[in-house]
Amino acid sequence: MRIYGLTGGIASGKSTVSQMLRELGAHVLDADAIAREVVEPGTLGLAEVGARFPGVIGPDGRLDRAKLGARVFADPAERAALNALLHPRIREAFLEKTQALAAQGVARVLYDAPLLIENGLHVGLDGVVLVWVPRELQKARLKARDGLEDAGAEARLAAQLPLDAKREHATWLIDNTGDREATRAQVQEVWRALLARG
Ligand SMILES: CC(C)(COP(=O)(O)OP(=O)(O)OC[C@H]1O[C@@H](n2cnc3c(N)ncnc32)[C@H](O)[C@@H]1O)[C@@H](O)C(=O)NCCC(=O)NCCS
Ligand SMILES: Nc1ncnc2c1ncn2[C@@H]1O[C@H](COP(=O)(O)OP(=O)(O)OP(=O)(O)O)[C@@H](O)[C@H]1O
Repeated sequence: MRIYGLTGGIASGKSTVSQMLRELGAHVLDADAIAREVVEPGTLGLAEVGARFPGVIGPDGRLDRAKLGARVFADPAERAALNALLHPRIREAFLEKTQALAAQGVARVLYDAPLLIENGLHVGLDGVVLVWVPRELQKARLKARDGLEDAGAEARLAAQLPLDAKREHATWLIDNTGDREATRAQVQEVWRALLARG
């Protein structure tokens, strides 16, 4: 089975592109969704996060994501601690899901992961699709989507490699500056290229 990375940065348009790829028949595994699964109530992941970050489990027993986000995006050391707890679990769940798809005979899978390149996971993949936008547009879409002030948006952007630095690792670049139809045309082209590779 071929494994491709689908990456970008926060609010660059990965979910938008991954939805378009799914509509074309692609299998896409979503790292943000897996990151939620590994801290579902009752998991060891949630217990470990609760022990390391007191006060982040709400009265309903669920992770208070806004509270944890405020802590880890404000402080690189706290973020590194969370990453150390969760990234191995996310990686393991990704491998399990990939193996299950391979066993079903699926020919190719895309791994939609914002930190693919930061974590060195792009190495050894069959190719990388990068969803790129200029930084100012990325920030504007992030602020609009998440209702963030400038400082909050800057803190989140600073937690990732700039999109311009990710370009050198991209096999295919999707420029999501234009409207959704302009992006869809590029997605269709990339999908044809993936199919042509077998
Ligand atoms: C801090 C948390 C609780 C905030 O949750 P929230 O619901 O507000 O955001 P969500 O999970 O939807 O993430 C939104 C975006 O933030 C960015 N982001 C998330 N975690 C990180 C991180 N550790 N470092 C840099 N950027 C991150 C990504 O671009 C992601 O797409 C959550 O993001 C988390 O558990 N992060 C650690 C796990 C992780 O690294 N996830 C990223 C994919 S592997
Ligand atoms: N081509 C576009 N034109 C206008 N708005 C767009 C376009 N693509 C995405 N958006 C909007 O920009 C925001 C970010 O897009 P999206 O959620 O797909 O990004 P993402 O990379 O998956 O973000 P994250 O990693 O933070 O979850 C959303 O509000 C989305 O509706």
